[in-house]
Amino acid sequence: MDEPASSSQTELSSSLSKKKPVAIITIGMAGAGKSTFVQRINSYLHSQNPPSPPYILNLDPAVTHVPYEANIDIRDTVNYQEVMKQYNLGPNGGILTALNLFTTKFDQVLELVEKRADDVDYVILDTPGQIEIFTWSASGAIITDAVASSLPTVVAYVIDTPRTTAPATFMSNMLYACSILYKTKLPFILVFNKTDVQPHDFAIEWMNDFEEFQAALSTHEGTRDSEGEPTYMNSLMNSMSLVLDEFYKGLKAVGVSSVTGDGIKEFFDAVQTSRHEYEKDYLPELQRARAAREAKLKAAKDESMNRMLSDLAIDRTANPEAGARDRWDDEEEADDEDDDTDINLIDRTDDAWPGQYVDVTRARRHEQENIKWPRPG
Ligand SMILES: Nc1nc2c(ncn2[C@@H]2O[C@H](COP(=O)(O)OP(=O)(O)OP(=O)(O)O)[C@@H](O)[C@H]2O)c(=O)[nH]1
Repeated sequence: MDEPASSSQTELSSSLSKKKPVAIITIGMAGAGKSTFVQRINSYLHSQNPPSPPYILNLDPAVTHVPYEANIDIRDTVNYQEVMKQYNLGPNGGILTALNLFTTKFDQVLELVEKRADDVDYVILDTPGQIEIFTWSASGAIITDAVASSLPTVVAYVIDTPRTTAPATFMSNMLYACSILYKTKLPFILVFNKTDVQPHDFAIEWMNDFEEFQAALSTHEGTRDSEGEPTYMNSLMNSMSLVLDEFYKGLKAVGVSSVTGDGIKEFFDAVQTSRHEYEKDYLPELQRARAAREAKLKAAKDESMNRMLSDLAIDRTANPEAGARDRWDDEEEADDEDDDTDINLIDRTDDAWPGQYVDVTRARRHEQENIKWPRPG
């Protein structure tokens, strides 16, 4: 028999059965062309018949100019230069702190996005230029998880194709992409940008056939030492190409030019395939993780309740008189209502009564000093 679905499972499924926009999180190294790419997909969606303007979020607090009009812009909420001054930080610390501050308000951002969910087909997120500020920060993870648990979400990893033609650079880029994929576990599209300058065929060839990559590697400068032997780097990259072969199988790769608009249609085809992937793979996993978290929480609550009840039972047996006095009094409960919030708090601004703060560790270590323990009253 099927188990009844938990409330959050039902909530999640019913929210997805409504028409939901797809969230596209654009990530990429500085200068890869993220903002230009966002503008290109924005104008592509505007040019559809009927036009389908996306909802755009700019999460880069340090960008001076964005080529699109963002619906929500982090710069309207946090001034990263002011953050740098106030917290005495450098530029990267300033950007990271600005993003952290913005993340504390992200529930409100999601509310705004959800309000528009029925009118838009795509929600696009442009991330900070310094990739690690988003991909390796707590706030980046919080934003990604929050978006991915309310909308079908796809990561678009933008790559500067002309700067990726060297095998070593290509491999570093792929390793980075791999780390983001395993961290987010979201459907992932490799977007080889700037194909007007450098077509991306070489990359597809290397991804489809690792021997092609190894052949390119062997002819590349710096892969042999002075005696003609493969260098350590060469051997490492050869082995890594075998590892990455497995990773490439689960990826979609498209070549685009954000300047000419070439390949943008193919990108949206890949987004649609990824949406199905999200619904087929990511969503059940998300529901499973939520159900497991709820079950764990419930088990912990049940256990502490049972422990308390069994303690009470022991007390009642040992002291039946006290047990008889121990009954529920609604009036007393009402009087005590305000006290509940103070239950675990000590207000350290009040004057401490003698012996309120006793250094227990010190007393244990210096028993010979014959410390006098304070007595109540
Ligand atoms: N030729 C060509 N240039 C491009 C393309 N996409 C972006 N560029 C150029 O690449 C440079 C960087 O583009 P941006 O969109 O600012 O890149 P970004 O990744 O947002 O940069 P950061 O904000 O620093 O991370 C700009 O000079 C763009 O004009 C493209 O498809 N073809």
